[in-house]
Amino acid sequence: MQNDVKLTDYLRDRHSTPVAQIKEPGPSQEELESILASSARVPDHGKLAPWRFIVYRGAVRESLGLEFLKIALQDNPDLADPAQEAERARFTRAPLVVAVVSTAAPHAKIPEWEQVLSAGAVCLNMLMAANAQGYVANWRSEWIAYDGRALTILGVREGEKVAGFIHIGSTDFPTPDRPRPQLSDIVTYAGDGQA
Ligand SMILES: Cc1cc2nc3c(=O)[nH]c(=O)nc-3n(C[C@H](O)[C@H](O)[C@H](O)COP(=O)(O)O)c2cc1C
Repeated sequence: MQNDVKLTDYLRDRHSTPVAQIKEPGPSQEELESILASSARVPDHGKLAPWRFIVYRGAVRESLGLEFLKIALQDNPDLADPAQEAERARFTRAPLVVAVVSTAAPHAKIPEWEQVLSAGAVCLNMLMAANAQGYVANWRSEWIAYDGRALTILGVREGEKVAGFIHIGSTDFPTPDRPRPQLSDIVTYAGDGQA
């Protein structure tokens, strides 16, 4: 992906790449650390850093896929072959998957909702930080973000939630943009609307 565009042009056109279109190569260790450090630079009321990252790369993605398949078969022993393959391949579609884990918890001053929002900001930042390093990315949740058995094997602790599994890699697929909301449908000017 081109990474020498002006920030205004980038923000005007920013979009994700479908996971099915993401392939090797993924970021190097140095690039990954830059992506993670940039991702953590988000508004964070109270400076609680109510999020953490789990990086899945290399062979662990395949063993996790087998675990996802085991769980899926527990729930549906008749799972069709293509669906079984989809479970196995869940984390091998992209060279790198990062879980953005929300550690939001009740706090004397900072509403939990605001801590959760900060984790969402981390996810979008990670999409953009990956783009800045020349990679493409996609923010997914899928059933594994909501299944206690999957969360345990993924290393997510009791009380934590997955804000997103950010899939990062490269592509040669020119992703068409998707429809975007019209400003007139989402913006209200309070009062008489005068600047
Ligand atoms: C919290 C969250 C979870 C998502 N989970 C999925 C998912 O499980 N499967 C899916 O197909 N898309 C999912 N998406 C949508 C993809 O990220 C989609 O590619 C994205 O909306 C594209 O928008 P963009 O081009 O503006 O980045 C999710 C989006 C968000 C914000």
